[in-house]
Amino acid sequence: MLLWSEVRVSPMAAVCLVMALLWSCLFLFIPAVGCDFYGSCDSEIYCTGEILKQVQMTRLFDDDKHFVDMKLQKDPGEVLDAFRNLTSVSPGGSVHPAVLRDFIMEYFEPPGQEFEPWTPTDWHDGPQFLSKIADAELRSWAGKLHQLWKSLGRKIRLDVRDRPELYSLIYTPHPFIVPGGRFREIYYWDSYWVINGLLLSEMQDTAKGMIQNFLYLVDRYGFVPNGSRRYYERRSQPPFLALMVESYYQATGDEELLRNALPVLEREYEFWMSNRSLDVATEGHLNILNRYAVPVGQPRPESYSDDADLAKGLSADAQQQLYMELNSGAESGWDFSSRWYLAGPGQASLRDIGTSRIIPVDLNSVLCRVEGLLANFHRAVGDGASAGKYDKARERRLGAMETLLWDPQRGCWFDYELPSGTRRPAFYPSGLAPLWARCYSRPDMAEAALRYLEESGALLFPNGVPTSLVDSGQQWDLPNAWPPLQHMLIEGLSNMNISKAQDLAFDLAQRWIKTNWVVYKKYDAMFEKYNIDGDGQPGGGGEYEVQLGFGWTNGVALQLLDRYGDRLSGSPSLRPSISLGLFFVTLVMAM
Ligand SMILES: OC[C@H]1O[C@H](O[C@H]2O[C@H](CO)[C@@H](O)[C@H](O)[C@H]2O)[C@H](O)[C@@H](O)[C@@H]1O
Repeated sequence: MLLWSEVRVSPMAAVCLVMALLWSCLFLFIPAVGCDFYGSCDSEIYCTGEILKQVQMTRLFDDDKHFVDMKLQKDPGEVLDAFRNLTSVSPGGSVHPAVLRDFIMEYFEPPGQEFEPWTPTDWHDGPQFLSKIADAELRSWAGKLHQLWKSLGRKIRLDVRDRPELYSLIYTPHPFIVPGGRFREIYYWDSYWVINGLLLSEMQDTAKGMIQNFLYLVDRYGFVPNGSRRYYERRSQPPFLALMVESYYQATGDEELLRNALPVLEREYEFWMSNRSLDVATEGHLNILNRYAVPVGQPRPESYSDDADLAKGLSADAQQQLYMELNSGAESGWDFSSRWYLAGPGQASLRDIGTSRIIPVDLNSVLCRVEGLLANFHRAVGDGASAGKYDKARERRLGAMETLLWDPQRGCWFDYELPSGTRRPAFYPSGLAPLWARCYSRPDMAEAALRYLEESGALLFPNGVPTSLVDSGQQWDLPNAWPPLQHMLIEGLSNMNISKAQDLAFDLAQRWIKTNWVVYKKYDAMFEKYNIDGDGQPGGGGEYEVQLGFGWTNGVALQLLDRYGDRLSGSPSLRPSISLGLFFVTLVMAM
């Protein structure tokens, strides 16, 4: 037995403990994320330190991600010494921009040096699914999307494995598909839709290699980082790894991979339950749900100047808190959105971000699905006892989601805010994620959610379903529509046993495919996000230029073309060209 007298607490830890207790009392026992804030990683060049700060705050490059993706030409110690020498002769330690530029040119190489030329070895012409697409234009376009895997494939040079200290890229043993543009590395949740697309393209080896890379990352970190860069080392993204394994297993029946993956998937699940869960008491009952919460109290290295500028004028503590919430927002994959603003979407700004105080519907839907999958995987390998454990976990989560997130009056699920203990009533496609995860107990809930969606105003836009109904200037808000959200919504509706829901699923698939196709014809490119209004344009807003390529967009388009290819048309005449959506939003805002 451990006695209090045996517990030794350092003075710093004691202060932390008292502050944590006070904080917890203040916020209805929400475990505070901080006290121990960490850096984004322990690299003094890529994650913390004076070089990073001066390069980013001087805005040496248009995009902060450029610098942190550069390769070192010399050992980190040598580079740090050289920089110290520079600062020692610079007034106030601040290096003149021209000198700083020369220094960077001397000690770093441009981004993108980590890869060798590579074409996926399992790529071949004419995968079967193409023949299911009736519309000739769409079929030919799908063939071009299939071609794009070749330009998005990457294989890491062995030097990255052998001299990791020179790179911010994290070595992974198998080649992979990147999103594209500035996103030159693996991204966690993007890869789910990429892998689904690869499987349709009959590229099982590449898909398997990507899953093995993620298993390797969980072995190394205990979770999957946001992306395969050192500066992403302390945050994850929506946990889709078990779903990737499900897709691959369904396509191949590869039981060996399933057996090898299972303990690693359980380890990842443990990470989420130990580090990102929260107990909310209601009438003597404990509801355990998850949230995004990253204990990093520093600017994101790849967006350093944006974060530091936003924090200007705040106290040191408030700055740390803000950085933690920004990192948590990035972990959600919705970086950034008025969805995470605490004062409510209408009045607030990014400074009011409070991601860790919000229990998100979609994260809990994903984890509900993960629990169901872990149970099924255990059953598939003959371990009934472990399967039962995950069945129970799923039941518990389902109950907690229905207690806290389900709103019987509005007939949909909503994010839950702490400490107020209130649901956040704004529309987001993520509110319907339980339909996609099949994580609800009664059919009438799905029917009510369908009615809610129809009346929300979100279906009035010609090019897709918007991320929210608030135009905040952030990229995860109106007027942008994102491929993963379209896909989850369409799949959720098509899961329902109601013809109206099935029809709507097809209608939304048709709108999305038309948008992707029209924009492709204009720009000869696929984009990470699209504008829901007008005559077909890529999305915008947020902290970087819209990117093209693009991994998950191609994956979602291929999935929809596969599923609805017998009916989809490249030039449907079904939508009015003038959107009723913006009219609706303006009206609601004016009321
Ligand atoms: O550099 C800013 C942020 O960029 C990434 O986020 C966006 O792109 C990702 C790749 O497509 C996508 O997964 C994410 O949902 C997008 O918001 C990155 O993931 C962020 O961590 C980063 O701060």
